[in-house]
Amino acid sequence: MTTVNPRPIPAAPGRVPVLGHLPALLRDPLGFLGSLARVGEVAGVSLGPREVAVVTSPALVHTLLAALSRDCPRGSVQGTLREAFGDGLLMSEGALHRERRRAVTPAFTAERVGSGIRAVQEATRERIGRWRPGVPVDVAAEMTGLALEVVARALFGVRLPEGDAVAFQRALPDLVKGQIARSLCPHPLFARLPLPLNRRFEAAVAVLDRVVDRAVSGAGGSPAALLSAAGGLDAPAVRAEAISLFGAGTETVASTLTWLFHELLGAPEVHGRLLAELAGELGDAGTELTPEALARLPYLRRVLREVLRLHAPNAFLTRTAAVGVQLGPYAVPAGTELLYSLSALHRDPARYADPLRFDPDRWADGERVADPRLFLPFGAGRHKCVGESFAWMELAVVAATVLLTWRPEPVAGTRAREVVWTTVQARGVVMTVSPRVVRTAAAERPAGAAGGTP
Ligand code: HEM
Repeated sequence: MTTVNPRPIPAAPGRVPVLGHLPALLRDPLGFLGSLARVGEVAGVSLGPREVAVVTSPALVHTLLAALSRDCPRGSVQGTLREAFGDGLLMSEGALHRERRRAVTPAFTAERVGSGIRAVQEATRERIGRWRPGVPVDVAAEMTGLALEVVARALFGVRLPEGDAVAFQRALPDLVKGQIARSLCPHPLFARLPLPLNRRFEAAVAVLDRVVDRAVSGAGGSPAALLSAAGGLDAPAVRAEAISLFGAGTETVASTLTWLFHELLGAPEVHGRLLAELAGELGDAGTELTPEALARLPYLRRVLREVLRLHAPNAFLTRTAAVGVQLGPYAVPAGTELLYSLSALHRDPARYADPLRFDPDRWADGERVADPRLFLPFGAGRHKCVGESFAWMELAVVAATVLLTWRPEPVAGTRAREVVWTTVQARGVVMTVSPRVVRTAAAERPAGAAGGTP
């Protein structure tokens, strides 16, 4: 909407001297960002040294990402990654981004995503084949390891040594903390200060570089699927894209899967309905999944969509107004840093009744309800997630394979909590498992007996 006299962006109340709204943000990040919708569709906040404008309405976030994408390129959160890793798809803008996007998109055609199903199913079977009845499973750690293995196998055709997977997982928190600190204090001198935070950030960058280098060079010499798809890229460009895919495709998927199991543990009725659909349509865990089989699982799709609504992984993303623009009724001056939280957007009580309740049936009307301008877990516009269809496939294959093999059970005395960095992570999700028994026409037998699973 273009207004003749655009208004200035209203300032959020509650600013304290020097730190501004930083204490409120750190105390309860998503609660604070969600509360800003009451201030306006865009609200001005001060985060210590930085003034930023938070976009609180999904429709205006969509406008920012799609209609204003040229005038409002990526902001400081991704900028710190560019400094660390170079110009991958996840970090680049303009002509370079278009060139990279053209090169990487062929790795995610429907045909390629379909042919990745096998790798995802195999990686899942191997990992959950190591679980034992009654032994607690640290769900976040397992899902991170699995998501990493999936990117390596399905997109690069390599298996990661276990040590690399562990090193990668350990490095991620230091990377993210450094990234946040650098985006709050973007002065180049800050990054050079000999602070433990900076040292740990550099060490994490080195670990990620090493793991990705090994994956790209093909470890055992197998040709990387991505390399052949992105034939036009030189070696440093392929490496930067590999960093983008490992970076963007691991933690997002792992946290979504962790939240999925957390929600199912607390919702036996949803779990039961989901299992009935999976057993009815797929049989047992030994079945080889296909795109056609996955398309017959509407309730699973609804459950996953609800997990992505309630736990959209991207807590903070930014854009910068390169020129003065009008966003809805507001005038946004050139140079303004615009922040939006996909996680907070989908918890707005004005749009979702009882927003913190996990309720897959709110999607019962199907795609119509999932208006792409209002439901944005994969973003929108030119930077919309290039791996979206791969991600839907991966989530569905992992969920079906786990649930048809094992019956997850809650562990008394454990409590899941939300930890917000640049993504919304699930900590403390622990479950035990017992073998799922599937009724077949012939007999009762443990699920997955034909597929090499327990
Ligand atoms: C639940 C899973 C996932 C979610 C919620 C998710 C979400 C997102 C979002 C919100 C963006 C846009 C960021 C922005 O606007 O700045 C994005 C971009 C991206 N995602 Fe995903 N993602 C997921 C999985 C994946 C996977 C599996 C891959 C690849 C293996 C991937 C690769 C990328 C890349 C490369 C970009 C940058 C695209 C560009 O700028 O052109 N993502 N993702």
